[in-house]
Amino acid sequence: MTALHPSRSITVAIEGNIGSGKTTFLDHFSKTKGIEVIQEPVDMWRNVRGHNTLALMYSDPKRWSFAFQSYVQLTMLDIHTRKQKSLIRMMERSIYSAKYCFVENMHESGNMTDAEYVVLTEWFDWILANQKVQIDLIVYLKTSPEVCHQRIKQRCREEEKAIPLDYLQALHSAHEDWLTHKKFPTPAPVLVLNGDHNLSDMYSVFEKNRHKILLGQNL
Ligand SMILES: Cc1cc2cn([C@H]3C[C@H](O)[C@@H](CO)O3)c(=O)nc2[nH]1
Repeated sequence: MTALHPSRSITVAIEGNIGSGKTTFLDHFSKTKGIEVIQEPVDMWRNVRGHNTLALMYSDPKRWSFAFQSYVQLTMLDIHTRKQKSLIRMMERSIYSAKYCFVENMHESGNMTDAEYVVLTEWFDWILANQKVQIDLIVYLKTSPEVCHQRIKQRCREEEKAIPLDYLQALHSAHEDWLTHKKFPTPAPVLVLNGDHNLSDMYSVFEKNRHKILLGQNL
């Protein structure tokens, strides 16, 4: 199946909660010619010159959220500024969800001090003012926290095995605040897909929306 060709190179960001179905989405579209898929650099977060900052953050969020999100912001900037290999780039999350969902949530939940929050915000504001961070479409996989929680337990990623439902509910609210209620700017149109379906129904949701996704428009 070839990709519909947009008139210029486009970047699609897949956003959603932990366990919302982003990897399934990316795996599905990675089979299409002309699409460059970039997954979240989780392995970089797990090994920063020998330090597993992801595990540190989950083990002691008050102590490590700032350091972890600071590195996440750098790795996402690195991805945004890489030369695009294909007409269509699909990336898992973005520097925007890093700030508007995860950093916001960590600050609101008291795992990040005001001083840490403003330092990350200064970096974020400077990046947006001085770097080219292009996104043409946000695909928001809107999945209920309960469904996410079940999927996380089934896939059992080591660092995530103790994630409580209320953390997923807080992250769901953070995504809703940003992408539905527009509490923060959205850098591109938002295409909302219901992520609660079972796997085979998800494929038909993806195919039903293929043309919108590959043209980078929420027609
Ligand atoms: C942009 C961004 C992605 C991201 C992921 N995570 C966590 C959630 C998952 O457990 C794991 C992989 O997505 O990393 C985070 O805490 N902060 C993040 N910020």
